[in-house]
Amino acid sequence: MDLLLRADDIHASYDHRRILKGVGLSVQRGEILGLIGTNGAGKTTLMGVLAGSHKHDAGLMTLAGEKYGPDSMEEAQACGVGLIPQNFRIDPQLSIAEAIFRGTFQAGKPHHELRNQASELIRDIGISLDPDTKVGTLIRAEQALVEVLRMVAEEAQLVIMDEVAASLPDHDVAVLHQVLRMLVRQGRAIIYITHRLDEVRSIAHRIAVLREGRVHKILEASSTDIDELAFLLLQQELEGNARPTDPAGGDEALRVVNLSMEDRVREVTFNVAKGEIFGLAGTHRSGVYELVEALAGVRPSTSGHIHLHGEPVQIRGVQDALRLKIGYLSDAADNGEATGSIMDGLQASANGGAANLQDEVTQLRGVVEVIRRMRISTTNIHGDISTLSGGDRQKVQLAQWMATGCDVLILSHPSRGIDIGAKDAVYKMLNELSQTGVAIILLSSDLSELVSWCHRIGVMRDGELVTIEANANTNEDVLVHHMLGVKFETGGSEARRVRN
Ligand SMILES: Nc1ncnc2c1ncn2[C@@H]1O[C@H](COP(=O)(O)OP(=O)(O)OP(=O)(O)O)[C@@H](O)[C@H]1O
Repeated sequence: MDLLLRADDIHASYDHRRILKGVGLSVQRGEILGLIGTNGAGKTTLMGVLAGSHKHDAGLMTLAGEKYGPDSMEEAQACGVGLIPQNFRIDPQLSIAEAIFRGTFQAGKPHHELRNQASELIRDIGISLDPDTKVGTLIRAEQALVEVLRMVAEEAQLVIMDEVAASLPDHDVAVLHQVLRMLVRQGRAIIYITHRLDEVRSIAHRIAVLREGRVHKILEASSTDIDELAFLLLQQELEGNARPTDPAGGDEALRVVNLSMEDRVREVTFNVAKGEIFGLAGTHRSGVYELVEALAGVRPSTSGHIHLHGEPVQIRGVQDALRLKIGYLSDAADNGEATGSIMDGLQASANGGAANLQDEVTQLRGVVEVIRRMRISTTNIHGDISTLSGGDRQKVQLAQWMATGCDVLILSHPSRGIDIGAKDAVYKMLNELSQTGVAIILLSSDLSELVSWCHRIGVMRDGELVTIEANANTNEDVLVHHMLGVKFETGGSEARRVRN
């Protein structure tokens, strides 16, 4: 193999807080290097150094044998290093062709030329997308493919992907992986960050484990397993979750009867009991997102009824939902990020929502306990939430929603970006919350999470709720079968499956 990038003894900091403390790694042409690490380990910071968005304090880098140290993302791009960031966002008004060439010297070309070039790129990597389609109509997995195509258009030799597949369902991840394998066969290199250990094992050739600002170990993906990776990350065995096999015994909290939304959701009926964790699964076009948005007042339903605690209610907007004590944590890439200090963000959750009744020392202790429990990496609890890593910001948002005193809490992909060690803590906290009588609706594309966290799981397909499975009687294969309406065989997917 042919060495493309080498980084030696890289140090980097934020406001004098040392984050990277001597990182060393290399990537070969034709290689996918997986990068894993707990929340706050420094993965995004390291990728920022490589891609020119964060200046390192010390250390040396070479790219294709030449000294390398970009001062900006544009400079890195000109050198052939491109980054697809966590929570990337593309202007929904752009056509696919415009999105692919945005930020490149080709962007100013007449549309028909961009269109033809985009068609060629799309054909070359063997997927089915129409270059004239607006980005806003694409599902997340298709947008990820557009970002990958942008990297090809920029002629990136090293493509950095920072948790791009987080919250994509397995069959979409499989398509993305096919495309990435093709890119490296053409001589490019990829650094691939994820919190999903099965995913990193299946896509990467080698896996680097980042711990406390240093590369702790680099392993051949083919000669390691999930348990070893988990142990290297957490320095302890991964705790297995006990499945909530007992049905939730509480009274009915929510009843949805024949709910429809245009042709996207059709006559959906289900109920959720107090204290129940009710999972929802479905592909992006199944109507499952529209269903939770109707319950949260984000989009109006067109017909049907909703009952809360036995009483009929009208939900015409988000304010109605909040007044009825229905909370909703969405997973949209442009989800309003939490702002303010970490202390303020976590106060209510530390004190069970009764912040005013506690003295300052008790409040502080409570916040420190939540930080410890959720494994949030920070040295300054009075610092701004924006100074936390992506996964740690998600934990604060989740803690905030859990403390709002909702009767029904709808969480879309609550563990997105959260490392495997902290997921366990999140599950325990959700479980404790459910035991106080809160009904939790959990939408996730991580089917193993649904199976281990939920009492029952409803599956949507083509706008309909096709089944409700009791936890004790189901598994991931059964859910996939209902989601796709066919038996899905891992690895055999084709590009058009993205459209499912
Ligand atoms: N803008 C910032 N200002 C100050 N500190 C920051 C900033 N961004 C990140 N940090 C700190 O740097 C550390 C590393 O953050 P980074 O985002 O690199 O972690 P990560 O490994 O990518 O985590 P995650 O898995 O949650 O995305 C964190 O402890 C975080 O608090």
